[in-house]
Amino acid sequence: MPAVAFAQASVAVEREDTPHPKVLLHPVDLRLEEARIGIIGANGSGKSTLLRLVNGLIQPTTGTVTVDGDDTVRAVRKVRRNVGFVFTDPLSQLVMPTGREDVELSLRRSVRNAAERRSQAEAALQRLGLLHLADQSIYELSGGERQLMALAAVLAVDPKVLVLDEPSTLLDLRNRELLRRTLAGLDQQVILSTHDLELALDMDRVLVIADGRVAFDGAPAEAVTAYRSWCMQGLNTARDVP
Ligand SMILES: Nc1ncnc2c1ncn2[C@@H]1O[C@H](COP(=O)(O)OP(=O)(O)OP(=O)(O)O)[C@@H](O)[C@H]1O
Repeated sequence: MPAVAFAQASVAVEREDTPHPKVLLHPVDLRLEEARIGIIGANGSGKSTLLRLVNGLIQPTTGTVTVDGDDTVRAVRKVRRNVGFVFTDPLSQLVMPTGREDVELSLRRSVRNAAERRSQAEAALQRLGLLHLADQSIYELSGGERQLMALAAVLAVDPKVLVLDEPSTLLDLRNRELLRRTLAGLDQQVILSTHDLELALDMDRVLVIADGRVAFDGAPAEAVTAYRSWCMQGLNTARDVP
């Protein structure tokens, strides 16, 4: 598996109202080499921030992030060729009128021959059971169908690392199961954030993020137990506040 390495990587943003920047991710050292890595944590804890560092969508304020030794700032083009990113909101990713065109667009660089491109796009759509929706307007698909379509477009180019930001939020039970099976069957490294604790339990390693820090890093079942217990503590504390 590729190695995604964070070396004292942090993210902070300037604020207008105060001279103190807002820290979204405190400096962290991580080496992610397992095939399946999950990231869980409360809303606003920093999961997407961490994921976006992996393909250079955002740059670290301090430290470095590398993918197989390639720096996500200095070698951002190479990193983006190797790291596919699936956004939570598929409409921020799907740019073409139909799914077929979007998947073919993803393949435009790697597959020059139009007939070959069409056949590879169909295979990618077929894999996620989307071929019958290939020519329907993106805007006439359900949220879940769009989410799977965005995944198909990224998977079509066969990236070494697949990063998914909350991939199951819009999916019904059947499609969540399809997603879990699809992810389980992939050859590439998968790094995903999720609020779906069942999906988190499928992973090899799970990080729990709290207030921009890695609060737990280890076995999925222990990570989920720790996260549940912190959530309950937080709720009880909130109830005690007059
Ligand atoms: N560009 C930005 N400027 C200022 N604050 C930001 C910016 N981007 C994110 N934040 C803040 O950083 C924090 C972490 O955001 P992030 O999107 O990483 O959280 P998350 O764990 O993915 O949350 P969720 O589960 O709700 O998707 C949040 O408080 C968010 O409001």
